[in-house]
Amino acid sequence: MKTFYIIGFMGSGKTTIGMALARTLSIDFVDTDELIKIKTGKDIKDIFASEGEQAFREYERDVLLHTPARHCIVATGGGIVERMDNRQWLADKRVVYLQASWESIAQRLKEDQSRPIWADQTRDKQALLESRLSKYLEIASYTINTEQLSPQKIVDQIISFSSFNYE
Ligand SMILES: Nc1ncnc2c1ncn2[C@@H]1O[C@H](COP(=O)(O)OP(=O)(O)OP(=O)(O)O)[C@@H](O)[C@H]1O
Ligand SMILES: O=C(O)C1=C[C@@H](O)[C@@H](O)[C@H](O)C1
Ligand SMILES: [Mg+2]
Repeated sequence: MKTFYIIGFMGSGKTTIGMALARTLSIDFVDTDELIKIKTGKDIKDIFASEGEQAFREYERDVLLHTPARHCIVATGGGIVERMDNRQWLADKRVVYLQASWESIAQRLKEDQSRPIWADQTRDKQALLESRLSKYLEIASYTINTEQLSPQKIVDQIISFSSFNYE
């Protein structure tokens, strides 16, 4: 089975659904945000604060390129589509886009302080979501509107869409 990449904005459920999907299929799960934490020994917030977003994007690019080509579910960071070279690299992969409205995302992340861009009062997150929409759609093999769906239903949809024929 070729590796599946899960993309979408912060709070769209990439980590939650990716973990559940991998567990259901009994295959490995990796999360690019976690790989960056392991690689640097730092929290994402610390990387943004001490090295800046561009340095974070370089780490993100590097870990993305080293993800296994087969038998794995990869949850990406919400900003993975910011770089054109990442979009080009993902374009011929199996990519599931988890879509969620601004209202749902804001509701899901209302207490969250761990995501530096989300916590940054100077950033317009709604405009960021709008600017990324076309980038997610550009590389998605399959798009799921997650609005009214539980994580388990989303996992079921991904499995039925892909049929996981292990080629
Ligand atoms: N389908 C869903 N319905 C309701 N809540 C959800 C759903 N999917 C995820 N959530 C909740 O939204 C929050 C964010 O989910 P998660 O961490 O999986 O997002 P993410 O896409 O990985 O975000 P990031 O890009 O920042 O890593 C969690 O509290 C999770 O339980
Ligand atoms: O949307 C983004 O740019 C981000 C999403 C998170 O997954 C992390 O990768 C980081 O907080 C940046
Ligand atoms: Mg995540």
